[in-house]
Amino acid sequence: MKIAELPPNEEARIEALHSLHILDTPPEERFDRLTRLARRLFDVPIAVVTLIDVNRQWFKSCVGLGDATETEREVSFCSHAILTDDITVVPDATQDDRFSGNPQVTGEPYIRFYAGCPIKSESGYNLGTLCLVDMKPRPFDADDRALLRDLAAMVEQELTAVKLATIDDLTKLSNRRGFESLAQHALGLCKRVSRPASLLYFDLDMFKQINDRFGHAEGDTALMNFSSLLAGNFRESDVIGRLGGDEFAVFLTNTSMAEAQPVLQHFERAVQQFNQHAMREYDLRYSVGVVEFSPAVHQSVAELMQNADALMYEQKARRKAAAV
Ligand SMILES: Nc1nc2c(ncn2[C@@H]2O[C@H](COP(=O)(O)OP(=O)(O)OP(=O)(O)O)[C@@H](O)[C@H]2O)c(=O)[nH]1
Repeated sequence: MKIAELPPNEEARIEALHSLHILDTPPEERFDRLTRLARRLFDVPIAVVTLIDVNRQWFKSCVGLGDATETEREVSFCSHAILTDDITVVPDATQDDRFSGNPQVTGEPYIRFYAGCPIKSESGYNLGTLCLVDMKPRPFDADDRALLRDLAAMVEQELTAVKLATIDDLTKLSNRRGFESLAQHALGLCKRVSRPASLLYFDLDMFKQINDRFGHAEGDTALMNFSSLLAGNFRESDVIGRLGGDEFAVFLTNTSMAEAQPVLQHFERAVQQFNQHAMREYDLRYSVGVVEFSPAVHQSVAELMQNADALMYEQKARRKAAAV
């Protein structure tokens, strides 16, 4: 086994890492969604966002490795991967001098395949990686590399998300800016692997009345409850955002319009159940527009959102007309 040398800019790199105040913070859904998406897209058992600290590699998000939160830096594959800006691919660790004697290769979890893409700070330092691990050797072609790079860019975006104000304070979902940007990345991934994608655009019905009758604080509670219902009932790898006021959107990866319908019905049942159990003097109700991405019609997520917003509005207008 070879222990990785230190990067030439190690001191400044560590300073950039520590300035993020992210080490030892609790797991966050926005990173976990990305590692789960990586695991799903590449069909690997383990996907991790690691950050290389002075003496350890610490996991910001880790799927498939049990409860582990860090390892010693000396045994980490990623301490090698941050030495280059390129993606590091180890098709079979038993055949690689750097890793064949590594305790993670000779013992649990018996790593064979590794691919790690550096995650950069805004100032350009390699802070860690988004990496994929498998217990059996496997190839990794140019398309795989491009896909992993796209996903690593999403992780980088999340790292700077708070600074760029892409999170909605009230609900902790992505705000409009964060949603649009993450969904644009996710759409790029779907296009690359020729999978469908759909967007759901929600607007609460008669939300103003909740504010007017029960107060702004109750209005806030209603928005948070609706956010939790969205977060709890869509797939873990979907992108969810609060676009502003009482408007929300969900970007469904790998989902056609037809496949989105049962998902939406499932959500509707969850909202009905919530309303039955909440015992409030009002119900959460919404109108929704559903659009499947079509390269002939939509140039961007923004256009997809406009399209879905218009459909949502049509549904709302029909309901209002029916209620009169
Ligand atoms: N409590 C609370 N209210 C908000 C927040 N942001 C926006 N609002 C209120 O949300 C309301 C949204 O207005 P509308 O979309 O016209 O409300 P609506 O009653 O759902 O109307 P329809 O969609 O036509 O059914 C406005 O009264 C805003 O003041 C927030 O963060 N908290």
